[in-house]
Amino acid sequence: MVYILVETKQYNLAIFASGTGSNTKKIIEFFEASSFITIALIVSNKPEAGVLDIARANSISTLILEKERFFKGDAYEPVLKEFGIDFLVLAGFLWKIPAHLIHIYPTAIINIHPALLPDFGGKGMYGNHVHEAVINAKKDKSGITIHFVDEHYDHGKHIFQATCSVLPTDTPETLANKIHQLEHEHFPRIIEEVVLAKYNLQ
Ligand SMILES: Nc1nc2c(c(=O)[nH]1)N[C@@H](CN(C=O)c1ccc(C(=O)N[C@@H](CCC(=O)O)C(=O)O)cc1)CN2
Ligand SMILES: NCC(=O)N[C@@H]1O[C@H](COP(=O)([O-])[O-])[C@@H](O)[C@H]1O
Repeated sequence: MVYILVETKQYNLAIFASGTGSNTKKIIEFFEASSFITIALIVSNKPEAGVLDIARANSISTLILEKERFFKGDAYEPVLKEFGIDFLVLAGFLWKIPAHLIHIYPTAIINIHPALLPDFGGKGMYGNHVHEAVINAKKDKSGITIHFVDEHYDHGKHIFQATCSVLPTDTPETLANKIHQLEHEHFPRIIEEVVLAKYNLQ
């Protein structure tokens, strides 16, 4: 009997997040049994972020960013390479990814934005600030946008959008809940589709 050992390449993802980490939790759960994709690192700029507790509960390595090194130094490139990171996922990360990292990871950084870009994006548009702006603009729908990351905020090529209704009775909190439901439903699957397509792993 001849046995042939076929090694499957694992693609390592780093998730960048600054907050609670509900999206990160869903992404970890989604890829738990994946043959191709591993969540190898959770990166945050906030040492007290809840996402780091989620990382530790799942025995995933963490990296806390220092502003100076991230923006004016090597942007932690050696650390990302040491972890064999192939792809970056931004899930509520509140700093701008510097051009240096974007050049190292071309079409390999994606972000989720809690609104229907190009509206309600850009500097200052994060978290409940986004939902407040949508409600103040009296929009009857909002949603999510998943996009490639370029050197500007919320400007990269769109990958996916999904919508939800905005009722006159909605508050930023009730709208945030609807948006989170959309994010949890779609983001993990879209990440998988993008990574598999990029590395021809259909
Ligand atoms: N190069 C890029 N970096 C990042 C992008 C991007 O599209 N290109 N997306 C953001 C995520 N994001 C919206 O989806 C976003 C996050 C934060 C801000 C913002 O205004 N941040 C403040 C700082 C807030 C803080 O430190 O607490 C700021 O820059 O003054 C806007 C949009 C992730 N990175
Ligand atoms: N502009 C960036 C932005 O506002 N991102 C948003 O931060 C939240 C993080 O939630 P989580 O920490 O529970 O995943 C998500 O709603 C995400 O769309």
